Amino acid sequence: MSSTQQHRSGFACFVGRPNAGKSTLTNALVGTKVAITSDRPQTTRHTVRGIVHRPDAQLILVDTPGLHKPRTLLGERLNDVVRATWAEVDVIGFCLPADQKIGPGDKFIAKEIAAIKRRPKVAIVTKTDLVDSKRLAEQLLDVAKMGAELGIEWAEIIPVSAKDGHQVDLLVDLLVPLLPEGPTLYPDGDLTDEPEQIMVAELIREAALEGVRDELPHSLAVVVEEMIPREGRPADRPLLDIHANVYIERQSQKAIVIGARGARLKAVGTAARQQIEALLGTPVFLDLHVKVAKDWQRDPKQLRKLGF
Ligand SMILES: Nc1nc2c(ncn2[C@@H]2O[C@H](COP(=O)(O)OP(=O)(O)OP(=O)(O)O)[C@@H](O)[C@H]2O)c(=O)[nH]1
Repeated sequence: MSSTQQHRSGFACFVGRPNAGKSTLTNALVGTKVAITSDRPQTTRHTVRGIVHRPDAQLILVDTPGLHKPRTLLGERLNDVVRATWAEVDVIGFCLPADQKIGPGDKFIAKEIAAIKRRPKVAIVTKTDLVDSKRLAEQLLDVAKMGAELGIEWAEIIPVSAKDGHQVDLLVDLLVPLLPEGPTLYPDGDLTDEPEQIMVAELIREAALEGVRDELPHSLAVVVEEMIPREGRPADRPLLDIHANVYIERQSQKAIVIGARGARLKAVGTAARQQIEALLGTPVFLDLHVKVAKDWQRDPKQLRKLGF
């Protein structure tokens, strides 16, 4: 960093409809798998997704679930959280996949961000590896046109591919000047400030939803009750006991999560444990219980208990 160049730091969030590539892009920028790629209501509790450290800047990526048509109390609260997050960040990155024409879902979000004034907005055309240059050019023009129609002044329009890394560094170069001048906000080496318990809960939730997303789209929450090192273990062979509850809304969903003779829950436990061990770098004993929290999406008390 030269003496004439000020250090910058601030927050950016990637918005866009489900599957736009927000999480994958976050991972590509941060360089480690901290954001988990899927659409989960639990993301509301913990906003910092990853931190890009550079000598001249610190870019903190916060993540929100997508805005959607609220059908439940949870849905309404999520939308409020999303809007509040958008208004607080320094830069909004609007992700639009190159391989899909701009649709009503994108426009819905675009209108929302148009209403947020005084925040620079960058249009990010994602997944460029999936299209040819003609299609990409078309999409870039459409994005510019939509901005003009809705009164959004894009600070930049940039095509990227998180998959092959194309222009990912350039994206950071473009985002950094849009951040305010400021000191390093998080110590170097921090990728995310999410408490471990929440990340562990996410890994379990991810495993529990694997393959049954259609049947249990938003009816599953995970709460880690405790994480304690097992007593009496030799220093070179530690074991971490993790007790977690998987909450579902209805008794009938129990069979889906647990599977025939518990086979599915066992597989979920194994998959989650491996991920958790990789995350924490320590052997883990994972104890999972499935509980019914009836209609938790509609009940304010249950929502609070689950952290919303
Ligand atoms: N080919 C290609 N696929 C991508 C790229 N980025 C993301 N994807 C894929 O697109 C799908 C959605 O990506 P996510 O990063 O989960 O999208 P998201 O916007 O975070 O999705 P939600 O969490 O549902 O809001 C995944 O299957 C990714 O592997 C990319 O640059 N190229």
